[in-house]
Amino acid sequence: MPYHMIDGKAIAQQVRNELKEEVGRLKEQGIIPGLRVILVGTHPASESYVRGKIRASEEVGINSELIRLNEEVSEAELLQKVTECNKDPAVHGILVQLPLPLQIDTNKVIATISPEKDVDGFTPVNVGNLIIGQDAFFPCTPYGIMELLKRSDISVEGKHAVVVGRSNIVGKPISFLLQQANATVTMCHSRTVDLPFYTKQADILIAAVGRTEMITSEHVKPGAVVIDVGINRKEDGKLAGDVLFADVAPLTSAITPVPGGVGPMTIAMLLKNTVQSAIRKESKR
Ligand SMILES: Nc1nc(=O)c2c([nH]1)NC[C@@H]1CN(c3ccc(C(=O)N[C@@H](CCC(=O)O)C(=O)O)cc3)C=[N+]21
Repeated sequence: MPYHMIDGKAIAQQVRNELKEEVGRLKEQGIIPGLRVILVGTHPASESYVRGKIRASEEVGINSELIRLNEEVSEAELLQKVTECNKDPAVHGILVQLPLPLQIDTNKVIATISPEKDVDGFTPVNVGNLIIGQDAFFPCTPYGIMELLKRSDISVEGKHAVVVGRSNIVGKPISFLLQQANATVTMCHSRTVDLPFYTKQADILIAAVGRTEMITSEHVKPGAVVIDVGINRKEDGKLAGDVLFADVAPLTSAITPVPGGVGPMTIAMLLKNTVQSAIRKESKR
């Protein structure tokens, strides 16, 4: 059966093009969206993600700045940096790249980010507002998945969505967004007994476990839509998802690849949140 490959790279480009136009209009009103990315240490994967974020924000005309802190930075110093960004009127979005070194309490850092500038959607206020269906910044990966589905004409209403993974960044928020879009949602995780029993019932399967290629044909119902959130580095250096693509794809009606699926959308939605934050703030003036 032929399946549709969801082209996250192309859809992300489309989102960025729209944002570029929007930023152009804002500039005519004297508004320049500003993003600060705080990177602690020099972890190679983090370096590469952060470069992608900065490059993409420059492409759409967002004023972006990378703030580098030493791996040994104290929690107090990092909190001080966040507070400075909270106060800076030129800053509309703050992103503290995760993971952080062990001497730092990640939850404390996240809770310090002003919810109005929390373009990652990680603060307790934004998480709470998402769950009660109020206006909020949605975390970029789940937001990107919803946008991929929408722009691929995949309807969610009444479908059975099965989410594998319960992280704060992906599994939990995507479950609530899908439910808000009127899907019936099942949440599975590492302790789920007989995972295939659940995943085989999915019309829409979201794989966000962080285990290389663990979702195989035995997990998937024919005709399902499969969204692969995994970004795993294999021993040969190649990127792989949580889904064994060659095995699963022929069964599906649509599937996202890795790379080129959810990843580029994550960055596009970060930019969208940043532009939205600038619009919100300036409309309050
Ligand atoms: N505060 C915070 N916010 C984040 O959003 C955040 C974070 N910390 N920490 C790390 C994860 C990971 N993440 C990715 C974003 C884009 C790609 C991406 O664009 N991937 C490309 C491939 C990139 C490559 O080749 O390495 C793709 O899938 O096609 C991947 C991963 C954001 N994260």
